[in-house]
Amino acid sequence: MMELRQLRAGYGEHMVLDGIDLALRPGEVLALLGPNGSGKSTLIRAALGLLPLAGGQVLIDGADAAALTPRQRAQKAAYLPQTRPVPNITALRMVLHGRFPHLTYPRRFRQEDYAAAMAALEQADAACLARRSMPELSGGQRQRVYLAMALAQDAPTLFLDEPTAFLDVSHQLEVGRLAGQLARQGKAVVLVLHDLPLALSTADRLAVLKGGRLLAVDGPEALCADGILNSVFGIELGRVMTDRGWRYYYL
Ligand SMILES: Nc1ncnc2c1ncn2[C@@H]1O[C@H](COP(=O)(O)OP(=O)(O)OP(=O)(O)O)[C@@H](O)[C@H]1O
Repeated sequence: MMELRQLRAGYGEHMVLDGIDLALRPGEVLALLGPNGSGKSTLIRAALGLLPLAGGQVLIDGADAAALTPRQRAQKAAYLPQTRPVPNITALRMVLHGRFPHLTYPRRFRQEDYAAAMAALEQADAACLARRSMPELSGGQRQRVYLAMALAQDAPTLFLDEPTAFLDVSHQLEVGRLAGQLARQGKAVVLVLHDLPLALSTADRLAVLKGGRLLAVDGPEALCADGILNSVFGIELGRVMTDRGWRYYYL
């Protein structure tokens, strides 16, 4: 389990995050919400060790993550960033990159790495793209391949920064369902989503960031009843009970 304790981080003199305390629990989907520039991606990068901490600690299974090598950290947490370069390789080759943290000398992909990459492509509904080259894919197809790469890493914690970007509505909903499945397999899944109704119907807990501070961490019903999302985003959320539980909408 990963825990952030009194985390402070930023860029040079510009401090973005201040006093973040957050536990990423196995078996749970946590949605990270906040307006543009509130610090969501910065929080993820700091948690992953991609950005130096100005204070506080990241604990992984109770131990300070600063003592881990990048390879050990990559075995603990996978990351789908908002943007990525587009190398001229096939989708399968791209997804195999997710297996790097598991390779031992002489760093050749084994049969099990190909099997894990193909299984991840299937989970992301991208198996049919395996032989296509990355530059020739559409934005949404590419996003599904990057998602597969993060899944192929098979880490207990998964950070997906705007995983629904570029996706059509059916694949957006599919990402929500997949996050739930991964959590039921015992993973801690952190999703950055701008679609609040999707976040509220997908996540077990939601963390609301504003100006680099965590304003609330709670379940969807409590958070919606509290009205904090309305005030942070300047919107009005409504909800209706359906045979699949609460569904949320913008008024
Ligand atoms: N590489 C960087 N160098 C300097 N400042 C940065 C850098 N990346 C982000 N920032 C600043 O840090 C703050 C938080 O940015 P961050 O990307 O974490 O926000 P976010 O909540 O993920 O936003 P969005 O919803 O737009 O993706 C912003 O003020 C941004 O301008």
